[in-house]
Amino acid sequence: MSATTPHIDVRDLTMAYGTNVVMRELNFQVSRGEIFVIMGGSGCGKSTLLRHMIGLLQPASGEIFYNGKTFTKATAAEHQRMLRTFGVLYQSGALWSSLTLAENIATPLEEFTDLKRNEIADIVSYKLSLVGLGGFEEYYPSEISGGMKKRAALARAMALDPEILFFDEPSAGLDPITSRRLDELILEISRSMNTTVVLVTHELPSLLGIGDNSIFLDVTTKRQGPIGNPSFLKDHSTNPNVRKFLNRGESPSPTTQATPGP
Ligand SMILES: Nc1ncnc2c1ncn2[C@@H]1O[C@H](COP(=O)(O)OP(=O)(O)OP(=O)(O)O)[C@@H](O)[C@H]1O
Repeated sequence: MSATTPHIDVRDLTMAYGTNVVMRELNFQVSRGEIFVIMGGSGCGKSTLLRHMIGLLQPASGEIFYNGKTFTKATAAEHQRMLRTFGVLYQSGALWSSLTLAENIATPLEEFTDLKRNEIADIVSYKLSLVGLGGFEEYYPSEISGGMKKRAALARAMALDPEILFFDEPSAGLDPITSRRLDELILEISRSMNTTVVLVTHELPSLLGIGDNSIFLDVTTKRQGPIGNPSFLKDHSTNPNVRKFLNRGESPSPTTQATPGP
């Protein structure tokens, strides 16, 4: 792996459910430490793409590489090893309701490491403090707010020190202020730990606020639209569909600029 090898490399990925093609021939790369947003209108295939990237769905064709190694065609053992480098936070942020927060976060550590009880307890407390929940170890999910549940789920996703964090609509069901705090936390974690983040969202404040780079899935063509910094695309993209999406349905003319953009 050279210094220029992308952390994630998606090549010619076509996704389908049976004969129903969702997106054709996606090609994009994600650099290490970047916050990469998958965006597009409802039903364009954002969650489907995320599920391909974490191995829950197999491509109709094409391949996904991590650190230059194939994920799609990896051996079972290699596939498992790669999965261990991923942390995933689903829309529901599902925590086990019968377990305390500490037990929730300890579970992946008990399952996948040989760490001793006291070492696990230390890691659990550290991860909870990272997400602002230090002292809440013995609380049950039903005893905390929606925003706190998302943060606890984030602590669990980070339990095994993932290289990549995948988020599927993390702000779903949160009020704007709580949602913004979650964005700030995602940004802080990504920057301080150099964790690559892949974020599915259609929340404009979120994707414009923290996205370093993005891909627009165009439901009208079933192909990818522009790739680039979302704030840049909002004002400068020559693609009317992405400008419309990023400007809440309006499609203002692109702002002229010195160099040609995506
Ligand atoms: N399990 C499934 N079986 C068959 N078709 C599916 C399945 N899941 C999703 N689809 C279809 O695939 C397309 C893409 O769905 P997907 O959920 O990936 O879109 P999305 O961009 O994440 O949507 P949203 O923003 O509304 O969550 C849709 O037409 C959807 O109906």
